[in-house]
Amino acid sequence: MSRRPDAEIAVRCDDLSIARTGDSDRVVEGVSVTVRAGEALAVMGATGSGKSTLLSVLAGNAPADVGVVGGAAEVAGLSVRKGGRSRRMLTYYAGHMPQAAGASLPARLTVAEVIAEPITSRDRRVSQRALSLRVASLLDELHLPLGAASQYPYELSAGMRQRVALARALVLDPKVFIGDDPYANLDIEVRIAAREALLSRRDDTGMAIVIATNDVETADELDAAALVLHGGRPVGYGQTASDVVWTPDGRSRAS
Ligand SMILES: Nc1ncnc2c1ncn2[C@@H]1O[C@H](COP(=O)(O)OP(=O)(O)OP(=O)(O)O)[C@@H](O)[C@H]1O
Repeated sequence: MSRRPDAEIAVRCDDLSIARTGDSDRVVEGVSVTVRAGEALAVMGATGSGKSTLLSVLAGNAPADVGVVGGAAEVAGLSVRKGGRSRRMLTYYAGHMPQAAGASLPARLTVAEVIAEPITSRDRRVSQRALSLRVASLLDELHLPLGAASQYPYELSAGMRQRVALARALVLDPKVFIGDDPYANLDIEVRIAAREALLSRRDDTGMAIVIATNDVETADELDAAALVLHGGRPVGYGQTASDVVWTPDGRSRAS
C-alpha cells in the first residue's frame, strides 16, 4: 500500500477500531493503512463515515469520549493509545487541522497568538522576536496580510481564518499534517498557496499528509493515495483517488 518503501513510516493503522464511550457501535472499524514520510493519504467517504473521528484520533486530539477499542495505530512512531508524555509528543509531531478549524479558533487570542500557541503552550520562555518572525513568515506564505497578526479571528473572513488554522497546524514543522477538509472556504488563489505550503514541506522535510476530503482533484494534487470509509469501515483503497470510484451510498470499487 506504500509508494516509498524505504521511507520512514509516518502513520500506521493496523485493524484500528474506534468507539465512543458507552456506545457498542464502532465509529471506525478495521482500518489498516500505512503512510510513509513524504507520502499523502486522502480519507474519503460520505458524511458520518468516520473521517473526522479517524483523523482526530491519529492526531492525538480526539474528544474525551472517543477512544481506540481495537487494533493499533502509530503516528511518528508513537502509539495513539498512550497518554501523558507520549500524547504530548504525538501532538508535537502531528499538526492537526480539525474539521471547521477556521470557525473554532480561540476567540480571545490575536491571530499571532493563535498561530504561536502550539509553541508558547510548550515553552513560555521562547524568544518573542523569533516567534514574531515565524508567525510573519507563515502569514506571508499563506497570503495573509502581516497586519492580521494583531487582529482577532472574528475580524477576519472565513477563508482568512481557515489559513490561520493551517498556519497553526504547521507552526511546529510537523512530521505529519492531519487536515480535515483543509481547503474549506478557500478561493482558488489562496487554495494554491495552501497547497504549496503542504507540498513544499512534503518535498523539503518529508512531511506526510493525511487529509479528509471528498474532492478527487484535491487528493490528486497532493499525489495522495485514497482510503474510502463507509459506516466507519474501509470499503475502498487506491494508489490515487482517481483509482477509486465511490458513491455516497457506500459502494466503492477500484476502477
Ligand atoms: N459529538 C458526537 N456525538 C455523538 N456522535 C457523534 C459526534 N460526532 C460525530 N458523531 C458520529 O460519529 C460518526 C462519525 O462521524 P464523523 O464526524 O467522524 O464522520 P465524517 O465522515 O467526518 O463526517 P463529515 O463528513 O460530515 O464530517 C457519525 O455517525 C456521527 O454521527
